[in-house]
Amino acid sequence: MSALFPRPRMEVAPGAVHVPGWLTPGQQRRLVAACRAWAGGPVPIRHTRLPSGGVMSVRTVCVGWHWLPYRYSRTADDVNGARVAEFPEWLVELGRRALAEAYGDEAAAAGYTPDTALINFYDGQATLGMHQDKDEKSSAPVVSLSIGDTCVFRVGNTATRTRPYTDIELASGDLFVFGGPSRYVYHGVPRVLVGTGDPATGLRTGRLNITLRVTGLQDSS
Ligand SMILES: O=C(O)CCC(=O)C(=O)O
Ligand SMILES: [Fe+2]
Repeated sequence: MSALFPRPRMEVAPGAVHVPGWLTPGQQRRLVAACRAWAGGPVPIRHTRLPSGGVMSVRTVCVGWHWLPYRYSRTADDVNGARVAEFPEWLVELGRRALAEAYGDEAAAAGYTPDTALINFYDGQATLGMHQDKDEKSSAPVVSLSIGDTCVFRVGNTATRTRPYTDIELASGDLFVFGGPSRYVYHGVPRVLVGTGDPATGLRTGRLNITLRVTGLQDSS
């Protein structure tokens, strides 16, 4: 987009920034294809089982580090034990550009090196309860990319999973970044608006969300 027509950028709360339509249709198609490949292995996409006995309604596959409740591992200890796919350099670059776009801070963007991606697939019934992303040992921002059906995204506060919160819609191509004072806000997805996505992305139905994060972890030697 040209500098004459800057992309709208909405600060929902300090450090929580929504940039609608950030990904081009081509980038969305390429991300869908990459996620489809990762969903097939080495660790297949699955509904995560929680220690409480519950099963998450979203399906998740990870890249770089595998998330299982409530930690990260190089191996999918709760799925098939396989080592997760490598985190590709192009995804690091995309994360840096996302941060530059959201915060307008090139230096912070250059120093951002995400090492895990959680890829969530929502069918029409899937929801995600209010939670904080706090299993990372780093407080670096979380970059969220959405493709497919629009959802209602609930941005809460850092103290409770209840009100006050703000509901926004995340549509295909939207970027959302939460960092700084909003890094540990409770957030969730109460609803997916079925049939709002464009099949040209390669996703016939449902919603894909990719969060890029810095685990702050090192491989143990
Ligand atoms: O699907 C979304 O927009 C949010 C996903 C999320 O909060 C998470 O994966 O922790
Ligand atoms: Fe989250």
